[in-house]
Amino acid sequence: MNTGQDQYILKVEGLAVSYGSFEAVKDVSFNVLQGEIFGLLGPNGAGKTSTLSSIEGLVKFKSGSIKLNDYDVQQQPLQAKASMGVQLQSTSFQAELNVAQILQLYSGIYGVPMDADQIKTTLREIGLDEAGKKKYSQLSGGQQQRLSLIIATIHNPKLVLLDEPTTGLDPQSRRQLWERIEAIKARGHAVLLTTHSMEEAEAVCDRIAIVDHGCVIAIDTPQALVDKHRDDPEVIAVSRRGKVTLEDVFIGLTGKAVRA
Ligand SMILES: Nc1ncnc2c1ncn2[C@@H]1O[C@H](COP(=O)(O)OP(=O)(O)OP(=O)(O)O)[C@@H](O)[C@H]1O
Repeated sequence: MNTGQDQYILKVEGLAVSYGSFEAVKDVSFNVLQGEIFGLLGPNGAGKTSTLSSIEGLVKFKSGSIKLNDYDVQQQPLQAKASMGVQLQSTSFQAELNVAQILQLYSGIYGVPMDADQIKTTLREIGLDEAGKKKYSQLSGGQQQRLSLIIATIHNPKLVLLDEPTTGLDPQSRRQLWERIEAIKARGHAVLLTTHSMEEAEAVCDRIAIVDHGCVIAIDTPQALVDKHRDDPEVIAVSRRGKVTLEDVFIGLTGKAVRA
């Protein structure tokens, strides 16, 4: 851990990712501080998942540097991976195992084995005690999200990476997931999430970065971004009913065109 004034957990500098000759990420830099929930927002294809995948070690990036808990993700991948918990856009688990067995398996893999009582307690905490004998594929979307989030955080990681964690959830499940994300922050850990929901960004993120065409075009708190851009002509032009929202700022900065 660095000991500077700003205790960052994650430092991404000048990240560039290419797939063949296509530059998906051109210049992405941001820091995530200890105890912070940081959101990556951007239109479809902006480069959010590619950025997350680079941090997770799933994509080899072309240039730039990523340090997680002071470990360089390319030079010290094992230490970096041990410091993070990952929930992918579509996490799936072993089809033949039931929920309790999945929890047992992953707690063992992460080096924090749980006995039967601990598994029961954990499943009760996430409202899956009745579903312990079900297969993952038999769970509802909200139940799947709750299980994959608990597994992503089972080893108490410094940084939790969530790729569109609440997509497809009903309002109740979404609120519950926000509370779980805030509980991770309350333990002093950091969360980096991607989202298309401005409501989510305003509700849970301390700071956000807006990414477009592979570059970061704005970073700040949601409120500061609204305050800073409320008089921009492009923002006023897309605002509705005389009120400037974060979505107006987002569209004002990234344009109205629908991305391919
Ligand atoms: N494995 C790949 N091979 C080739 N191109 C890819 C690959 N993965 C992503 N891309 C392209 O890179 C660009 C960025 O994709 P990425 O998934 O990072 O964007 P995103 O911001 O997460 O988008 P979304 O909001 O739609 O999930 C897109 O144009 C996408 O088609």
